Amino acid sequence: MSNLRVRYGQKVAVDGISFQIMPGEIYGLLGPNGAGKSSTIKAIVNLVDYEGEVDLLGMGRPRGKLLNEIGAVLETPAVLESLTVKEFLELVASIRGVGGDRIDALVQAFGLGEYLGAYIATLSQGNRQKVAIASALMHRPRLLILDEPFNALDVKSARILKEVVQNHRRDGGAVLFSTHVMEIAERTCDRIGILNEGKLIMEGTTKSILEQARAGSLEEAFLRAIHAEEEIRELAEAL
Ligand SMILES: Nc1ncnc2c1ncn2[C@@H]1O[C@H](COP(=O)(O)OP(=O)(O)OP(=O)(O)O)[C@@H](O)[C@H]1O
Repeated sequence: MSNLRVRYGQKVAVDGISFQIMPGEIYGLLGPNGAGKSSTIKAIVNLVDYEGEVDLLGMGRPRGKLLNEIGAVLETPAVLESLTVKEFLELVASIRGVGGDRIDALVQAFGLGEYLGAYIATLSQGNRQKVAIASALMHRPRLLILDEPFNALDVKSARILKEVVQNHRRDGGAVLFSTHVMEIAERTCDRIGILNEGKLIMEGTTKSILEQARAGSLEEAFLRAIHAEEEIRELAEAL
């Protein structure tokens, strides 16, 4: 994407950012609350109006059939509350043209077997997240876009998702995900972009980010990049 800008009325949520994700790469988008991560992701999947360029797989703006190349899990997972887990996954599979074997594998991987008959409206946040992830992975998309995917997941499912993401990279796919969890970003991402107040203020491999920020950990680099270190010390002292 180049010079991406997202506005909500007077509010500029994403302020002219540019970055590129290559096949076989995991790119992590980090940033404090309100930095513009979700707005960036929504622009990529064409859910908000934006200015600038988004070029997907060299075929331009993601719309129409090109959206089939993406598997996305958004901040508020797009699931149909009034269907059971089974009905929803079967619906997604039929739209995507994949068979029941794929549903079975995903249900097993994310431990959804016992919830197949449950209405999505009744699921816990973590199980709902698992259904959203399973539906995003259903058609083996070339680009995975995941907004805070690890948020509500239990340990086993988080590990499975990490492995899925790594296998996806191994097979030449690309992954963009946002996270607040520095440890996951540090371990998983090939490159990281740090967003603050809608601007991409730092970008590179974990190693180069640590060097740029002269930091010993990604957490330290992140806090230094957003100039929060001193403030945190003062706030903690005041408590
Ligand atoms: N629909 C909207 N209408 C008005 N302002 C919005 C809307 N959506 C987001 N914003 C504002 O845009 C800015 C960026 O929000 P965004 O959700 O993209 O940030 P984020 O980095 O994903 O934050 P978080 O980590 O809290 O999820 C924030 O100031 C937010 O309040």
